[in-house]
Amino acid sequence: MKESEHQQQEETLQQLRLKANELLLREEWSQSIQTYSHFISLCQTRPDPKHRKSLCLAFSNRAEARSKTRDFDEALKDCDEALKIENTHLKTLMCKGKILLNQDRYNMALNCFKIANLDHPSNKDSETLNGYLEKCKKLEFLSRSGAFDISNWVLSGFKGKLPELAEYIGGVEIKKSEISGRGLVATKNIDLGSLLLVTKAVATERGIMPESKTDDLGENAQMVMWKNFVDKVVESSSNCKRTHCLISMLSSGENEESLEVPNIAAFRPESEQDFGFSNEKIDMGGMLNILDVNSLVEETFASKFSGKKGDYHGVGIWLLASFINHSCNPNAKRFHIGDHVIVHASRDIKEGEEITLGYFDVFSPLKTRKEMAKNWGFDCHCKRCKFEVDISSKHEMGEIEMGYEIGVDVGTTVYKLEESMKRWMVRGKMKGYLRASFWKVYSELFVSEKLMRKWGRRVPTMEVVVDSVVEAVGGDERVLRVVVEGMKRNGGGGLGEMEKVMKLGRGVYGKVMKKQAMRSILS
Ligand SMILES: C[S@@+](CC[C@H](N)C(=O)[O-])C[C@H]1O[C@@H](n2cnc3c(N)ncnc32)[C@H](O)[C@@H]1O
Repeated sequence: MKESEHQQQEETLQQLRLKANELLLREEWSQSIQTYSHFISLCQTRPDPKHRKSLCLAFSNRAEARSKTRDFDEALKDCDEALKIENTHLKTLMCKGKILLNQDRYNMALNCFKIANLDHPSNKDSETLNGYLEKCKKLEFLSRSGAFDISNWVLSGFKGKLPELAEYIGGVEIKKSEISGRGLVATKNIDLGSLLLVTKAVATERGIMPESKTDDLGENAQMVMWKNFVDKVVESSSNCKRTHCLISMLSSGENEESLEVPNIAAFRPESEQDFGFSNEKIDMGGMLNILDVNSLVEETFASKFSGKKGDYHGVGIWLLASFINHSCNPNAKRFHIGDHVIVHASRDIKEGEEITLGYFDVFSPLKTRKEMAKNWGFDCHCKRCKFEVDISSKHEMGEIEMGYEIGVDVGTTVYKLEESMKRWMVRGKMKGYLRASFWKVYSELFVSEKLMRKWGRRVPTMEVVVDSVVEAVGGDERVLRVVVEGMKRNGGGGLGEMEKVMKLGRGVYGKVMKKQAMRSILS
């Protein structure tokens, strides 16, 4: 190359570098990515050892800009290019560590921060670096042990910093389900309240929704929220091959029996194994079907505890949780904190048993549940539905249901149902199923001193009803509230009663909340 040409190229490179840096400082991410790309390709067409340092920095800066646009796959590739040139480049190690941490790959992130710390022990960012090191260690421990504790947050009235949560998979695997398609199945005996999984959303969208969702304003708000949510999922999926592949494994509601059963290890963010992820594109129609079948409405912890939903609504998609089927006698519960969903056992679960959630309110009568399942796009064939379909052919059952619908007094409904169950010789869990279906009237009766004075001797005690309901369909905040009120009426209850309430609470809120926090919200 002639001297003048060489000089001109040097000038062009210098200008591109300055321009790209300026764009980066101005946070004009796309433009700066373009300019760094130009700089990098020029450097690579005519390699010159004296450009190594600037090339390393260009890759590093492009990685930063790409991570800001959430293009994490490409950003990580850039980090690796920069580290090939200078394997302890501080800025790149920090950038790579932060991306990996964001992707919940704690060990790999920890490794980056460790190298950075070893090679640059007294850099100006050492405090930040130490912060990241500690965070990675803590999350890695939580992810391995499942030792989450949200008690301080609960005790603070759900205010302040959200509790630290990490990806966690308990004793479960994905298997063919007897209910439909694939499901999550317990790999060991799991006791009440134990964690089953904690996982972060691919995307969420939240907003304040007007009270009525049926008028124009409400419908419009709902549509805008859904559109924003779909856009976010599409963006996450196109920016990360792994996310794209995992989403493509989810059910679109059709031909579930022919769907492949993926290895649960594929859902561990840290796993580097190649699970044969296909590159199959998901068209927009397919994506909408998948989101329709698998998206969940957030059940925030605070709303669960207070029983009030308010105007605040959130929707999201959580990959592994999408494999959990519905049952009207579920054995698990979920709640959401920040972007995480936490699923715990709401009853004792035996090895080999399928983990199930109530997609909708299972404390409602068969007819209402059938309508809700229809809205979800399926016909529920769980044990409880089968039993209740049989019973509903009985004449008295029709009368009881009718009475319930038109609001016959609650004592009469409970009395009639209990007497009918005796005649039909309904036993064990089946009693709990029917009592859960009519929980609304049972709870109204148990909390009213006046009604209990009238009906108390003719119907089973609250303890008997609660035990059978919880055994059949698991605990619920509403059951817990009735029990706590009953205990208060009886002057606070003894140790045994308190122990029972705590057990019920463990089923409702899980073991992530320790005794002191549970006591505080119950009192
Ligand atoms: C979130 S997915 C659950 C996992 C799904 N079975 C799979 O193979 O990926 C929800 C879909 O599973 C099916 N499903 C879940 N619970 C069911 C039930 N109790 N009865 C029938 N189908 C059910 C329905 O097709 C529903 O739309």
